[in-house]
Amino acid sequence: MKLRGLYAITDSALLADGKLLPYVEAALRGGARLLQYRDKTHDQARRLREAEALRDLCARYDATLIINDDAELAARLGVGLHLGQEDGSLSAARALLGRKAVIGATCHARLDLAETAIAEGASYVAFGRFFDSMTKPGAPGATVELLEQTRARCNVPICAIGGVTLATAPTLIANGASLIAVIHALFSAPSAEDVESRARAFSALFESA
Ligand SMILES: Cc1ncc(COP(=O)(O)OP(=O)(O)O)c(N)n1
Ligand SMILES: Cc1nc(C(=O)O)sc1CCOP(=O)(O)O
Ligand SMILES: [Mg+2]
Repeated sequence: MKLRGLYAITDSALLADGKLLPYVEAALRGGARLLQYRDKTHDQARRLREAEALRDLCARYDATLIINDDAELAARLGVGLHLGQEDGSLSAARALLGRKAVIGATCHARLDLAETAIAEGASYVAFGRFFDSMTKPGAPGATVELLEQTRARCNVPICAIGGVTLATAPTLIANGASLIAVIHALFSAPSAEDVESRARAFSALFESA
């Protein structure tokens, strides 16, 4: 499976009040190729229910579901996983989820973290934040030079995250990002129709690149 295109990430605040499934479906209709379930609560029953519903939706659109932080939930559903530097062992997650699972790793703004993640079995490496992020204001800053360096040295898809908008995504794609991970610029839309058209516009950037 090709890891390229729009990578939509859910947000509990933006997708409250029954918006999770309709807004995610709109993003998938608009062409999102990966969908990350990012839920920071500890309500395990609701997390399981929502993740199962998202897995079924992603299957209908031939998109890949990634669970943030929670290797056990990813294993239970047989889907992908994203791990940050504080979220547990990548090698252990690879052993748990198997060879084919998509596993991503947060590498902040550091090439050495990317090289380690790749050695431990990461399917893609994620750098960020690139721009001011409404969702995670304090994240360390990454640069387009880092994308170029990583592309020259590493052979896995590169994901760019953090404050990415329709205006800023083209530079990232031109400099080597094959996945653009977006929360606010996608899911802050006032309606599902707007989410779909934003997703379509992000996805179109990859056709012209
Ligand atoms: C695609 C992608 N990139 C980076 C992150 C951030 O992961 P992490 O540093 O573990 O922070 P949280 O998202 O868990 O708050 C991500 N989730 N997805
Ligand atoms: C979850 C996350 N991780 C980041 C990192 O830099 O690792 S930035 C970020 C938030 C991304 O959301 P938005 O598109 O709203 O800025
Ligand atoms: Mg994390």
